[in-house]
Amino acid sequence: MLTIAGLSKRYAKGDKALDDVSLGIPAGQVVGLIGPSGAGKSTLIRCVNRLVEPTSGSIRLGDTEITRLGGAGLRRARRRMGMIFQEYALVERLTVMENVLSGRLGYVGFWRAFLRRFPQADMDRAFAVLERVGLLDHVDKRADELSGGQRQRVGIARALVQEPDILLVDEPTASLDPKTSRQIMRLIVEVCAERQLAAIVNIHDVALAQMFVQRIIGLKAGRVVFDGSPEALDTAALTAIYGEEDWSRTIREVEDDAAEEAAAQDAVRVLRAQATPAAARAL
Ligand SMILES: Nc1ncnc2c1ncn2[C@@H]1O[C@H](COP(=O)(O)OP(=O)(O)OP(=O)(O)O)[C@@H](O)[C@H]1O
Repeated sequence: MLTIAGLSKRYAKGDKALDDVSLGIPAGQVVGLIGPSGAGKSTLIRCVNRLVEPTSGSIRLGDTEITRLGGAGLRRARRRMGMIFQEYALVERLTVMENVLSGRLGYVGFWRAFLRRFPQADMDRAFAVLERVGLLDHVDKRADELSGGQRQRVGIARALVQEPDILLVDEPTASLDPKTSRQIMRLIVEVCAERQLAAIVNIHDVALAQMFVQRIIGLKAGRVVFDGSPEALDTAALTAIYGEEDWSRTIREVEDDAAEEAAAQDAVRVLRAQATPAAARAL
């Protein structure tokens, strides 16, 4: 459970990037964070992991007050936060397995990590998450040999191997094509449900957010101006977040995408029913 109360951030040379933001995210809930450029989305995510220092307010992860931590306490708290990035942030010349194991660096000592001698339990964890994200056949490939979608799966696996309580996700699909974007969003939502992870997903694509997340928070000029279900995000709400515009196209795209997604899921169900067990697992 993440609880943010009265969070404000004023950068040294700038306006208030966050202005009295309060919200709670229970375990297992995925929140899509939307808003125009400069609304404060990245600042909010970065305050949670303290890459940005809040000016005032409280951020609690479970029973831990994040804003008061320093040194070892902050490092321990960050282990509980899995980060997923737009540009994947992989080490290109390392293998998929090595990239995933880097998610355990917060747990192993420096020399062990330097010599790449991870405990067997960490290897087992890495294999398990790689199986979950569908990359078991690619463990020894270098990251630079993978497609964008596969790279983001590595990014998700690296976050999961930390065994976090929350995922902080920064535009996970911005570099991906529409179909791969949907696969990645579906994977994120599914793993959060399976592992009861809370998640904040900073996402520009409103239609994609509406299709997958359970709750949407709209920021405008550092303030929460919408907090509700994807269905409640109507023209009036979009106008409150982004200003006057013709939203009929965005809303129509949501409907088209949702129909396409439903048809794709139906097709997979039919194929699974007809396939052998091994083939069905691959679908
Ligand atoms: N390091 C910084 N120093 C000063 N001002 C900053 C800094 N980082 C962000 N800001 C300002 O804070 C405000 C919020 O920025 P932020 O990057 O959080 O918005 P955002 O919603 O993530 O935008 P985008 O969608 O374009 O990434 C903006 O006015 C921005 O110019």
